[in-house]
Amino acid sequence: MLGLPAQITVALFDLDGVLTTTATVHSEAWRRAFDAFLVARAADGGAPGEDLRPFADRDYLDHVDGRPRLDGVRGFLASRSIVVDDAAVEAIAEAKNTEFLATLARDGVTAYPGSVRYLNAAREAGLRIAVVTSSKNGAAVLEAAGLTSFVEHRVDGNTIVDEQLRGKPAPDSYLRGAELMGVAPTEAAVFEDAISGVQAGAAGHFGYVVGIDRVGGPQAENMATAGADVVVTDLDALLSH
Ligand SMILES: O=P(O)(O)OC[C@H]1O[C@@H](O)[C@H](O)[C@@H](O)[C@@H]1O
Repeated sequence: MLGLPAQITVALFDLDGVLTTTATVHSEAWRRAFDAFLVARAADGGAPGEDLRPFADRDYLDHVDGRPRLDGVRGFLASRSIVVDDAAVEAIAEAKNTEFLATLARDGVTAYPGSVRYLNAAREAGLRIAVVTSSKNGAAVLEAAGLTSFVEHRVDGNTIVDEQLRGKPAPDSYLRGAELMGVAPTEAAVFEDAISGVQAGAAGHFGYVVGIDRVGGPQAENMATAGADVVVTDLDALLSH
């Protein structure tokens, strides 16, 4: 009824783009922060070989989506052959977070109705629920979406820093989630909208990896290649299985 193999007793949900519509809030905040940096860099003349074109949707999906904040900055800059010091990396990360928090304060957080239906069905069926997100804003986003009460344990961007875990696409944060829930990875399902997160689920040998394609185009195929067992466009598509 939940569309999962029989051995699955725990669901490990990514947050932004899986339970809430905040993936687009993140990507827009990143676009603003990176574009401000790129424009200033171009005005300063840049360095030979740097690619200072504006930040594009593809850049977000390939280098930032699903990864901890500082990994996102470093990954994108490296893809453009831009070398800066740690202070500059942190300044971009800080600018992005300011943008993100401003949008959150203005617009609040929306949960996907299909995800809320799935969470309710999961809870009724006795599936245990944790959230595994790279975001340091995970607790605030869950709370603003009214989803905190569904979640038994949360691994977030702060856990990743405090416990020195490797960020997605490494499996560490999901493995920590399974450990907190007291189950083997084979008994847990990973729910992800980012390629990096699907890769993390595959690398951790989880019992089932669900890709949620929120963007279209080649994303579903890329998720299957990255190791998703199934790809759906909304969580409640699993309920009819
Ligand atoms: O900057 P935060 O809130 O700590 O979030 C880090 C990352 O968290 C992930 O959940 C998002 O997919 C990324 O877009 C985001 O950059």
